[in-house]
Order: sequence, then C-alpha cells, then structure tokens
Amino acid sequence: MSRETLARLLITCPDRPGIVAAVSTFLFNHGANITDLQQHSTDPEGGTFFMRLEFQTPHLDVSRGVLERAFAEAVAERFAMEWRFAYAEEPKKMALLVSRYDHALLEVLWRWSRGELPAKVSMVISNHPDLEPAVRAFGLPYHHVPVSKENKAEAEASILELLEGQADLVVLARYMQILSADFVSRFPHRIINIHHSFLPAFVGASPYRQAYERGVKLIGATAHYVTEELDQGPIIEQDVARVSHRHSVEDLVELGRDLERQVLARAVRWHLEDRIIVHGNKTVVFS
Ligand SMILES: Nc1nc2c(c(=O)[nH]1)N[C@@H](CN(C=O)c1ccc(C(=O)N[C@@H](CCC(=O)O)C(=O)O)cc1)CN2
Repeated sequence: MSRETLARLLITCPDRPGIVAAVSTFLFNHGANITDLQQHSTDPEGGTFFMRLEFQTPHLDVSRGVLERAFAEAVAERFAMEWRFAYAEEPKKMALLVSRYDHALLEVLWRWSRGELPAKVSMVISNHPDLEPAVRAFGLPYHHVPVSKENKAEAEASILELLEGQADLVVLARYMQILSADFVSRFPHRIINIHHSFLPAFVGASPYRQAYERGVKLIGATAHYVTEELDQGPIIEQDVARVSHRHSVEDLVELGRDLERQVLARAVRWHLEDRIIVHGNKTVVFS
C-alpha cells in the first residue's frame, strides 16, 4: 500500500443511522478509495459513535485543504462530529524523555531504526548523562537536562525550549520526573508514559516494591497519556505477567522490563498510526 497517498480519518459523534453511508459516499464522490474501516458504538441506540478509516487518495479530485473544508460543511456539521484527517506521508515528530533505565527507550529506538515506528525522532532528552552513548549510536541528538527539586521549573523551561516545533509526540520512556500542569497542557493527549504497574494499581514511584509488599500474583505495565494528575491519564495499552511468592522485588523488576518494553512500543505505534481516539478519560484503540 502506498504511504504517500495513504490518508486517515478519525471520527467521534453522537450515534445515529447513516453515518457510515454519509462518510463513505463523501469520500467516494471525491475519488478516494477506502481500504480499511473500523467503527464502534457504545450503545445500541443513543450512544457515542467512533470510526477510523484509511483511504487511498491518488485520484482525489481536490486538494487536502479543500477536501477537509468540504467534509466539515457537508458531513461533520450535520452529524456534530469531532474529526481529524491525517496523512501517512507526513510522519509525526517524536521526542523521547528518559532517566536512567534504558530498556523502554532502546526498545522504541530499535523498532524505529527498523522502520516499525513511522516517526521522525527529533531528540532524546534525559536528566542523566548515562544513556548518551547508546542514543548517539542511533545517530540521534541527546540533551542532558539535569533536574533537581531546586531547579525543576528551569529544567522544564529548557526542555520545552528544546521541544518547540520538534515534537508532535513526547514519549516518557521511564522518565522519572513529574511534569507540571503547564508542561502537560502544551501536549494534550500527546505525551505517552509507560508506568510499571497494572494501573490503577500502584500509582506513583516504586510500584514493584508496592506490588511485592502486597503479595500480588500478577504484575503489569501500562502505557497511558500523561495528564496533570500522576498516572491517571487515559490508558492506551496494558499487559501482565504471573508472579508468585518465589519472586523478589528484583525479580519483579526484571520480569516487568519486558512487559514495559512491549506495551510502550505498541502504544507508540498505535499513536503514530492514528489508531487511538481519546474520549473522556478512556481510549478507543482501533489496533
Ligand atoms: N504530570 C505527570 N507527570 C508524569 C507522569 C504523569 O502521569 N503525569 N508519569 C510519570 C512517570 N512515573 C511513573 O510512571 C513517575 C515518575 C516519577 C515519580 C516521582 O515521584 N518523581 C519524583 C522525583 C524522583 C527522582 O528524582 O528520582 C518527583 O518528580 O518529584 C512518580 C511517578 C512521569 N511524569
């Protein structure tokens, strides 16, 4: 399938009959060929409707701007839609923030380097110098921005300056600093964090220690959009692994690393491929 002519359309609106017909007819009438269509309604009647379409545009009869304006007037207004188009030939710019743990960062960078994650990686920023050689090995810029309780505001200002115009998506690959409300507000539903527990269990710092003390039989990892409130943002992806009384905290940390890597990579890919619709504090993922 040609990426240069691949387009996507995401829709959220009050559910009612005729939505699929109206959207598909609109695209057909403008020369687009729908190649994938997924939808979800929350209730048999009167709920919320979600849809993700992929379509090819080599024979589009108008420009993208004209198409979007026409869609707004002819379809979106009629069905009170929230909607957005995206174009695969315009990969999203992705910046990653990390502290000292390398596993989640290297998983994302390895998959990106193999072409599995359609993004332009603009930089890696860390509050520690440790991972610079590993990042430079991918040919990427690395910025060390030390953070302390005393300089947190200045450090965030420096990070925001680095990210200006350089990030459609910010990935927290085990970045161990709580971001301010102002920082988060700059990237609404565009910061993805990997939390090392099966949320909502064990929010905050040291979730494996919390899990060990609780005697859990499952540990987990959760990728979620970052909001001002710590680890409370819309969940994108999760996974779990069985554990027992035989496992130490160190064992849980080691077992959890693989979960974190896989879960974060899937969440990042789904975001980059425009497969996620956020509705309230939940997501609809058309994986
Ligand atoms: N506004 C938000 N910021 C961050 C979120 C979030 O959901 N909202 N997720 C965290 C990641 N995280 C767990 O996944 C986490 C990171 C850091 C801490 C924490 O207590 N940090 C201390 C400093 C610790 C240190 O210096 O080593 C702090 O910031 O005061 C808890 C949970 C990323 N940010």
